[in-house]
Amino acid sequence: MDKIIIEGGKRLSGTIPISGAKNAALTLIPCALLTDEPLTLRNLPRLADIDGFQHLMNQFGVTTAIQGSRPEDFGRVMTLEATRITGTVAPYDLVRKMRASILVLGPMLARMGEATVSLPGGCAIGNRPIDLHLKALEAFGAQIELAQGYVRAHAPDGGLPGGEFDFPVVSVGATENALMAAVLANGTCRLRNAAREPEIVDLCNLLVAMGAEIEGIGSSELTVHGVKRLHGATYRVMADRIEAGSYACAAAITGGEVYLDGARADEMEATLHALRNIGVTCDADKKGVRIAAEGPLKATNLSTAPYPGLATDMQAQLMALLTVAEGTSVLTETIFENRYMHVPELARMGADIETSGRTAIVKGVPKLHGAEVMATDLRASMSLVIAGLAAEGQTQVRRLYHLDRGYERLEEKLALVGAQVERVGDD
Ligand SMILES: CC(=O)N[C@H]1[C@@H](OP(=O)(O)OP(=O)(O)OC[C@H]2O[C@@H](n3ccc(=O)[nH]c3=O)[C@H](O)[C@@H]2O)O[C@H](CO)[C@@H](O)[C@@H]1O
Ligand SMILES: C=C(OP(=O)(O)O)C(=O)O
Repeated sequence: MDKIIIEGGKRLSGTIPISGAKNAALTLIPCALLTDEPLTLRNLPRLADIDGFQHLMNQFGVTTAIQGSRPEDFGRVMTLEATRITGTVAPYDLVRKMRASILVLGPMLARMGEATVSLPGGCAIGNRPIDLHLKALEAFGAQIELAQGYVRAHAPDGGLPGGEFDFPVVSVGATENALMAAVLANGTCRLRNAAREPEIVDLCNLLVAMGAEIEGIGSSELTVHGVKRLHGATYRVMADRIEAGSYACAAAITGGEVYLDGARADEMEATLHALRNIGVTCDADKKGVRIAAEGPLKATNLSTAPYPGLATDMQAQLMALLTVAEGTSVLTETIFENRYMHVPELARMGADIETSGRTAIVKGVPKLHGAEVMATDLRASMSLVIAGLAAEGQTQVRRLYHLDRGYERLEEKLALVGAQVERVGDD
């Protein structure tokens, strides 16, 4: 297994290109199931999860072709064509490795009138139930059965009649599944307290480009008037606001200055607000965001929340930054019950963090020191890399498959701005 070796203490300076967003791409790809015409997605990141989803789509008989870009370029173009769908089952083995596979349930049901998807089960950051995905589909008229670890969804002959669903808690995944099911319904579907993350807006924009009729895009009430058929489209995946926020933390912890090329400040306000409170300068222009950490880093209190609140996917990286800020910070994780797996690993590098339930108290220390650490999940992995960039001496981060799910060519991007970081085979 590979590991990343970081020699800490190098100030980052320069430009980092921001890739297409994993969490948008993983909900745009299954939209190909909604039409028999080609769907072309541009600016797809090169990530293990994208390859995994491509493989899943191939299992349903969807043809996929990657075109264009050279290996040295960031971003890829993929054309997916679901002319004839030959299977409607997403098996456990694929769903287990890639939780986003659950997002085929809605579009497959809408197009084929049936879908069978393995239940994803728990994962390192928490329980991650899918009851709201199922309840929303039921509210639109689907029949759902659970058997042998699989969800089986059926639509009445002639398609989903439509209906209304009020989310008791905001769910990104359930909003996505419900939207993809609703666009081909016979009637109107309404979602209240829907998620309004930028990735949901990206999904709505693609669906509209394919001919869907959606009102309320960007708000928490979405109304979808079902249409008979959708057509193909060519669409550019939005920039990855979490990747951008992660590199902002990386630059800040080294006292550096970087330009996040392609980042959209309006989609990452809560992260930029947190960074400013920590004492980091963030200046946006039309093409990206400049991050500069000139003075000392200061403690701050943070609480994760659905958009427009602070993304849970930024909690671990901001915590890494706060380990060396002056003073005591209190972090509250409200989305997932077990998203502090990075804490014991950061402690191995000298961080002073105490957790109690959903709260973490971070007392800033003057210096971190390099250590061998183990990545436990995607954003936890990035927090260890960020800590390693500032630590005295060498840090070795092991179990890189998490990072490879979500950060396109991490070592190359960090090297572009002067980090001393390399990936080596483990022995
Ligand atoms: C609101 C939120 O921040 N969602 C995050 C969540 O999306 P993801 O789609 O994975 O999770 P949800 O948004 O669905 O979950 C939000 C909350 O709702 C609960 N829930 C969800 C579905 C369900 O059927 N029943 C239920 O009770 C979850 O346990 C969680 O507490 O993880 C992703 C990966 O880290 C992040 O990119 C998303 O920003
Ligand atoms: C946990 C994440 O992703 P996934 O839902 O794909 O596990 C993430 O993007 O931080």
